[in-house]
Parts: sequence; structure tokens; C-alpha cells
Amino acid sequence: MMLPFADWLPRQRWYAGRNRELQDVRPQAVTHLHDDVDHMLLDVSFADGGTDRYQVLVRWDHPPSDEFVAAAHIGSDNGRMAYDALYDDDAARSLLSLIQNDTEIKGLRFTAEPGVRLPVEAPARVGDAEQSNTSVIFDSAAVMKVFRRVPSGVNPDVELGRVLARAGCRNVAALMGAVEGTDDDGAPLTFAMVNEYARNSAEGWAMATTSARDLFNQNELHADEVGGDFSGESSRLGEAVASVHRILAQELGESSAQLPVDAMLARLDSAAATVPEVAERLPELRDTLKATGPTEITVQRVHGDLHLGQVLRTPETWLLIDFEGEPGQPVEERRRPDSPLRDVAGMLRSFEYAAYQLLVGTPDDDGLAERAKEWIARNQNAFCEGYAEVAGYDPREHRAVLNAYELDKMTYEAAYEARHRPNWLRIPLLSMARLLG
Ligand SMILES: Nc1ncnc2c1ncn2[C@@H]1O[C@H](COP(=O)(O)OP(=O)(O)O)[C@@H](O)[C@H]1O
Ligand SMILES: O=P(O)(O)O[C@H]1O[C@H](CO)[C@@H](O[C@H]2O[C@H](CO)[C@@H](O)[C@H](O)[C@H]2O)[C@H](O)[C@H]1O
Repeated sequence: MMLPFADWLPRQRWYAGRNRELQDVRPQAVTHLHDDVDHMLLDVSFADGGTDRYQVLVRWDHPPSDEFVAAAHIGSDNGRMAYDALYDDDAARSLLSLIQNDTEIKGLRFTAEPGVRLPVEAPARVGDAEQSNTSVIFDSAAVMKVFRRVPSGVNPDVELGRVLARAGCRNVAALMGAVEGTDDDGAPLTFAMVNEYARNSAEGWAMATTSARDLFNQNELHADEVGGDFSGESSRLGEAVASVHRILAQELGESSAQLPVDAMLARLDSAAATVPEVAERLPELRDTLKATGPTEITVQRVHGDLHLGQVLRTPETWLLIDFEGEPGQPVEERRRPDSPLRDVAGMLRSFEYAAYQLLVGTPDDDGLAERAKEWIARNQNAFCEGYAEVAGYDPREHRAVLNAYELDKMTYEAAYEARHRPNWLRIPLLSMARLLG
């Protein structure tokens, strides 16, 4: 197989190896699915000695519609032309049919959830979200997320999606099916998942930032007086998050553990090694975490990377999506039971982000800073009140533990922003400064 993957992969939006020197790409497994469609697993090796496994579906000698030819074109091999099959609606629909029929092809298991009818006749189209995988939307009825990097191990997105769908959870997009397999050592591999498509939904991030912007533009009014007040939504979002937590606890259990202060300190040290502003305040930040002391917490399976970009408002309710956990963490780490307060802290941080990112790059303005604080407090409080309605306790009753999780998230964000969006680094740094007082 001589397809030019080493040239093609780095040009894909979902390619995660941009800051590494790619050395070689080899097809590790090629499975013929049907007609002219092959499923390929690629072993990618890097100059730093690391490797990654990527997944590509290839349709031979059959370009998709004109709109997608350039995006789908991979190259030629032995006179045959290869295209990324996900851009081709026939090929995408045929994957749905394989799932609907619970097909197994050479270790690739296509399975539908019990009683599900997939829209196997629906028009299919690759979604246009900025994402680390590729999603194909089937006529606003179902969305198939095809994972691009395929690490060995249980994929928490499918694992928790299955548990929540089977428990009848209303606050997730129900899992409809999946494509799974096993690696040479018998460890699970997850290739794709199909979920109900949330029609007419809006992302929490877009709604929250619109609301904060409305307040910033109304000089004389307070957060509770402007048309775009978001606090009712924040409260309902708190209820939705608590409801998902409750179902995960019921279905998968709870136990006791110590607050993972050592892991938090290790993350802080590692962020300080790459972000000089964190290094400057490292002793105080370490002391703050250590002051939480040995604390017993209740742990269970949680979302793990919850923020306003991971929630969708449908006309009926809030949905939580993308249960993959924190990108960059090893799979087993992402599946480790943790306090639900980790997710609460993620949302509280996200309210800060929604308000403060509007001030990035603007001249200092005490009035605007006050209004941002007012919006944040109003929505954080509403979220916690909504959470308490369902959970039976208010997350703010556990202030010290919540602060530790918030600081841990700020640390993660500082490293994330320094790497991906340096002009937003100011947001977690200001939060750290406020926390230290
Ligand atoms: N079930 C769904 N219904 C409608 N839109 C969805 C659904 N799931 C995801 N999306 C949209 O697709 C985007 C990317 O999905 P996500 O699961 O976060 O992908 P990735 O893990 O590749 O980043 C989301 O931000 C959301 O806008
Ligand atoms: O959605 P992902 O799984 O890719 O999450 C990663 O990227 C997020 C950025 O989109 C990052 O979230 C941070 O920025 C958000 C606004 O863009 C903000 O709402 C979050 O609070 C903030 O943490 C997330 O941390 C990262 O894992």
C-alpha cells in the first residue's frame, strides 16, 4: 500500500501530531468492508519515539460530490484513486446499515443499541464543527462520530453513553450504536459511535457568551435586568448535570477515596515547567492545594472535562456530550472514578471564561470588570442552586474541595492556553491571582 498518508494526515484538521516530527505512517490493518470501501488502521511513528494509531475509511475510485472532492482526496495507489469515505454519503450510509444489521467483519463489530432504528436511508453530510474527530450527520436524525485516533482501551464516551442511554437518561443524546474491535493484545478498540442528533440545539458556550455580551453592552443595567439573562438556563443546566451524576452513581456505583492532592500538585509542577507565570507563584499555589489536607471524598464515574462547549440546549432540555474525559490523559486515567465536584468546578470555571474572554485584548476597564464579576457570580450561583435541587446538596457546601478542583482546572487551562491560545492565558492566570488573594 503506497497511499501518501504521511503527506495527507498532517493536513487534516483532526490530526493531533502537529507539534511532533512525523517519521513514518504504515497501514497496520486493512479490512475490506464492502464494494469499494476499506477500513484502515494506520500506525504513525514520530521522531520522539512515540506512536499513534489513526483510523481512515477509504473509498476507491469514487469521488464524493464536487463540494467535498478536495477535502476527501487522499492520493493514488497502483493507479487507483483513494478518497476519505466519510465525505461520501453512500459510503457513510452503508456504515449505518452495517450497524443496524449487527454485522461483524474480521473482528470489526458493528452493533445497534437494542430496539434502535437507524436512519439508513437518510442523506448524510460531514459536520462542520471544529473537532478532533469526524462526525457525519444523517438528516438531523443521527450523528456518527468516527474517532480518528484509536488508542487501546475502553472508550469512556461509548461506555458511559451506553450506560446512560440504557438507563433512560434524558440529559444526553442517546447512544444508538457503535463500531468496536480489539487490538492484538485483546484490549478494546472503539472506532465510531452513533447518537441521536439534537435537532435545533444551541451550544451552551454560544448562549452564555451572548448573554455576557448583552450585559456588557447595557451600561446602566444589572445582570438580572437585561434581556439576555442566562441564570434560568444556568440553573436548569445545574439540574441536568446533577441528574447525569445521579444516574451514573446509581448505575456504576460510588465509593470513598482521598482527594487526589498529589496528582493536583504534580499537574501544577508540570504546568510551572512550561508556563513562567505559574512558576512565579508556584510555592503559594502548592501551599493552597496542600492546605486542603487529607480529605475523604465520594467518587463515581463523571464526565471529566465538562465545560460550556460540552453542553447543548435543545428546545426541551440540556444535553451533556463528549464523555471522552480530558484530552491528553491516558484512557485508564480518564475512566478513574472522581468527585462529581470535578465536573461542577469545570462548569464554574467555564462561566468565568465566558465572561472574561470578552475582555481579552480590550483596554482595562474597571466598570466592565465589575459587570463580568456580577455575571459570573449570578450564573455560578444559579448553576449550584439548580444542581442542589436534584443532588440534594449544594456544591458550595464543600468549598475547600471545590476550590481544589477549580485550582486544578486552572492549572490544566494555563498549560492548555499557553500551548494552544496564548492570548487567552490571561484568563486562568487572573483566576489564580484572585484565588491567592
Ligand atoms: N448529538 C448531537 N446532536 C447535535 N450536535 C452534536 C451532537 N453531538 C455533538 N454535536 C456537535 O458536534 C460538535 C463536536 O462534537 P464532539 O462530541 O465534541 O466532537 P469531538 O470529540 O470530535 O470534539 C459539538 O460541539 C456539537 O456542536
Ligand atoms: O472541548 P475539548 O474536549 O477539546 O476541551 C478542550 O478545549 C477547550 C477549549 O475549547 C478547553 O476549555 C477551555 O475553554 C473553553 C472555552 O473555549 C471554556 O469554556 C472552558 O472552561 C476552558 O477550560 C478544555 O479545557 C479542553 O479540555
